[in-house]
Amino acid sequence: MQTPDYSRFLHVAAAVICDQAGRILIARRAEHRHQGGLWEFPGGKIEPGEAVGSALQRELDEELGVTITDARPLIRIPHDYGDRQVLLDVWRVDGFEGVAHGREGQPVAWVCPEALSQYAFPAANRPIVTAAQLPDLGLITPDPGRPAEWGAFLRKLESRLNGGIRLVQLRAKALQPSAFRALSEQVAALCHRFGAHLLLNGPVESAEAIPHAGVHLNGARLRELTERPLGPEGWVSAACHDLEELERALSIGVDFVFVSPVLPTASHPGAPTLGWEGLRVLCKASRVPVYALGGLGPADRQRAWQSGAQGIAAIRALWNPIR
Ligand SMILES: Nc1nc2c([nH]c(=O)n2[C@@H]2O[C@H](COP(=O)(O)OP(=O)(O)OP(=O)(O)O)[C@@H](O)[C@H]2O)c(=O)[nH]1
Ligand SMILES: [Mg+2]
Repeated sequence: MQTPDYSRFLHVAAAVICDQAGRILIARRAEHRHQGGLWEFPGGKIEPGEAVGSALQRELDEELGVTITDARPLIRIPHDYGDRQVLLDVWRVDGFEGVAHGREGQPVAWVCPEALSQYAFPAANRPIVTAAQLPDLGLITPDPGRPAEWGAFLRKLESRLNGGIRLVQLRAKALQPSAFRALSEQVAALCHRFGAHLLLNGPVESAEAIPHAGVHLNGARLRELTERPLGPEGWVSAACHDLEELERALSIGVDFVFVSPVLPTASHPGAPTLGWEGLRVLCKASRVPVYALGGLGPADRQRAWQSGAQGIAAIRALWNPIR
């Protein structure tokens, strides 16, 4: 797989604007325009020589009358509409001044992230909706141990959810399918109570059809599959270590990926790593959100965002955070 060249694509800056209540601003495109009548994230074409951040600032002023005070890159999506190729450079805006209103007469709405799925967006926007719904930290659980140890495991998980974790990957390699299913049901109920997203990484035939849970595909499972294992409701993520695995994950339609190892880990000292540059290359080639994994913690978020990632995922640093 080659790293793609987007120099001929129409470069567009767009914003996932969040208010203090966590709602996101969307606007409806006028009927006569490209992808007319559909909802969009505000933004527009970047002018020749203009920096993405400046273009975003200009577009949000022109379209909504707001000034950005806090923003960061969220995701870049190349998309071919047939009549037009666009490269959507999407930023997350967490601070702005002014009262957002449709300055070009377009309807605007503040909606909670989960409700975004009910609106009709252009085809390119599906990964933007996913990125807007996903947090920037993903907890991967350590081994849950034997059933006698699950009580302590669930209490610890609850404390992490209380601490603000909103994405959990239940990783349990050693459990039999029936035990994995029993634990998954308890973890799913706990995560649902906190409005947290859950991915099941274990004997997967038993994990399907657990309410409020998606599936995570490890390397072996990804290689076996030729199509997406769940319907459109549950999220599907995959582990990727190189461009080939990323391409495979994208071709079966996963919603997002975990890319590793970015830095050396205590569990695999001396093993080869991607480094920040390797992460950047994989993020550039991805059309879906990327979690950076391997030797990282919350303090590495900025670096991960600058490399094109959604955020970081971790076992140790999020299960036993340093206070
Ligand atoms: N702003 C925006 N554009 C999007 C989104 N999704 C998407 O495919 N696009 C495409 O990106 C392209 C540029 O967007 P735009 O029409 O907002 O550009 P603009 O504000 O500069 O408009 P103008 O040329 O009428 O002044 C369009 O082809 C549009 O269909 C989205 O969520 N937001
Ligand atoms: Mg626009």
